[in-house]
Amino acid sequence: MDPTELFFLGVDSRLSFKSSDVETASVDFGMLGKAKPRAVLHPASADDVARLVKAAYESANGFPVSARGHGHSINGQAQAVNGVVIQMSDSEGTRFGSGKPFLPQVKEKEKYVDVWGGELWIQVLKSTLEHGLAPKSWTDYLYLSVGGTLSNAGISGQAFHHGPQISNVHELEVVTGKGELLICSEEKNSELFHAVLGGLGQFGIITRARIALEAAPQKVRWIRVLYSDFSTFTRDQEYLISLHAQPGSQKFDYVEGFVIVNDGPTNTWRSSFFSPRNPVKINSLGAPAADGGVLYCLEITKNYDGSTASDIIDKEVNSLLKKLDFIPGSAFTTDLPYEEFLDRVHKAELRLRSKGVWDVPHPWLNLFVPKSRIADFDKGVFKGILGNQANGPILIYPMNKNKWDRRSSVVIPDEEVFYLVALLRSALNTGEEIDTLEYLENQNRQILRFCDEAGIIVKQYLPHHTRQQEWVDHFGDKWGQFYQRKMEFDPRHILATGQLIFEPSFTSSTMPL
Ligand SMILES: Cc1cc2nc3c(=O)[nH]c(=O)nc-3n(C[C@H](O)[C@H](O)[C@H](O)COP(=O)(O)OP(=O)(O)OC[C@H]3O[C@@H](n4cnc5c(N)ncnc54)[C@H](O)[C@@H]3O)c2cc1C
Repeated sequence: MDPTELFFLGVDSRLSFKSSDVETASVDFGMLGKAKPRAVLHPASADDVARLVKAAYESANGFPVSARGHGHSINGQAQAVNGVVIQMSDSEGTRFGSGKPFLPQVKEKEKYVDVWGGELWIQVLKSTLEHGLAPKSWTDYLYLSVGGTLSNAGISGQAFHHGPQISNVHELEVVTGKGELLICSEEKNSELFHAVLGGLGQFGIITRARIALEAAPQKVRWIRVLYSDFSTFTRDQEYLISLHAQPGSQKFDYVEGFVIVNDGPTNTWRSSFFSPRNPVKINSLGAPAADGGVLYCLEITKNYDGSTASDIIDKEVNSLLKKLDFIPGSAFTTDLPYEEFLDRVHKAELRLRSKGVWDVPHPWLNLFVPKSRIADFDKGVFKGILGNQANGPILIYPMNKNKWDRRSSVVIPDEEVFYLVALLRSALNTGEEIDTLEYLENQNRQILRFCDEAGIIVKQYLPHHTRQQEWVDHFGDKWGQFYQRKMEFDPRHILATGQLIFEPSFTSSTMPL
C-alpha cells in the first residue's frame, strides 16, 4: 500500500511527507529514542482516520498506524516505525490546515462535553468553564490530549474520590483496527468501550469522547504541610482519602504529596508554590530531624466559590487540618482561581523552557505500589537507592481501588488502597554523573529489581516493556482478556505498535513508498 494512494481512497485531509512533520512524530517528551514514520496524517474528520486504518487493514501487506496526541509519552508509545502517524492534536509546530475537526460541545443540562480525541485538556477546561462547568478528574498537566490520557488512565489528586479520568467517560467514538467507526459506551459495544479505556491505544483510535462535568468551583485554597516521619505522612494521606466514603463529611478535594530528598522543594518544577513570597525554610521550622534525611510534603486543596465568606472556608479547612499530624508551623497556604490551580504545571514548563531545561531526556518511572508495602518502598528507595538525590519531583499519593472499573484495560495492584509513586526525573547532563541518562536509567532498573527481590508487587503506570513475556506479567490475570480483545478489535496488530506489546503481523519493509 502506497500511502499516497490514500488520496484516491478518499482521505480528505493531507498526508504529510514534510520532513518537519515526520521529525516531530519521530520523537516524544522522553527524548529517549527516535523512530521515523513514513508519513504523517492530519485528519479533518473521524472518517479520515477510519479510511486510513481501513486501508492499512485491507492492504495485502499492511502497515502500522499510531495515533499521536501531544507526544508526551516517554518511550516512543505514539511512534509508528515505517508506518503512518495520525497527528490527532493540533499543537504548535504540528499545526496543519484548518486544525481540529470540531470544537468542544458542552451540554449544560446533561452536564457533559463532547470533544475531539486529539483535544488538549487545557482546551476542554477553557471551553467548559465558559458554561460554569468542568470535568471532575484531571491530570496535573493539561497540555495532554484526551485520547492520550484515556489510553492510560489520567490521574491526579482528585482520583481518590472521582476515580481516574477513564472512570468519568460516558461514551466514545472509536476507529477500530479494522477501520470501523463505532460508538461505544456501558450500554453499546461495551466490550470495545472498556477495552479502549486504559487500552494503551491497542484496540482503537478515540475520535470523540463524552466526558462527565460538574459545576466548576471558582477558587481553590491550596495547602502544603510537611512531615519528617513517613508513617505519619501516609497515615494522614490515607485518612484523607478515606473521607470520600463518609457521605456528608467535610473533605479535601485534592490529595497529593511529594518527597523531598535533597535541598528542598525549590528545585521541583511542579509549581512555584514555594515562591519567594512564601519561602520554605525547613531548617527554621524547628522540625524534628528528617527521617533518614527525607521530608514529605502533603499537598491538599479545598474548592470554594467566590461568594463563600473567608471565615467559612477558614473554619472548614482548619477543622480538617486539626485532624492531621504534620510538623507544627509547616503549613503553607495560598488562594487562587480554579483554572490557575489546574494549569499550575504549565507555569513551571514556561520557566524551564526559558532556562532550556524542558527539552531534555526524561527517564521517568511511574509505579503503582500497594499500600501494604509502601513503607518498605520508602526505606528501600527514597531513603536507600536514591542516595539523597532527586533529579526532579517525586510524587506520592494514595488512591481508592473501588473508584477504578475492573472492566477497563488498565492494571492496578490488588489492594483496596494503592499509591502512585512518580519519579519525574530529567537528565540534565550538567557534567555530574548523577545527571546523566545512563545513571538515571540504571537507577530505574535498580528500583524495579529492588521491588522484585523484596516481593513488592508494583505495576508500572504508563507502562514500558520490551518483551511480550514482560507484558504478560504486567497484565497478570488480565492478559487473556487483553489478548482476546486485541484479536477482536485489531487482529492485524496495526495500532500503536510503539507500545511494543504485539508484533505487527506484517514486515515494515513491505510498505513501499
Ligand atoms: C509533563 C507531563 C505531565 C504529566 N502528568 C500526568 C498526570 O498528572 N497524570 C497522568 O495520568 N499522566 C500524566 N502524564 C502522562 C500522560 O498522561 C501520558 O503520557 C499521555 O499518554 C500523554 O498524552 P499525549 O496526548 O501526549 O499522548 P501521546 O504520547 O501522543 O500518546 C500516548 C499513547 O496513546 C495513544 N493515543 C494517543 N491518542 C490516541 C487516541 N486519540 N486514541 C487512541 N490512542 C491514542 C498513542 O498511540 C500512544 O500509544 C504527564 C506527562 C507529561 C509529559
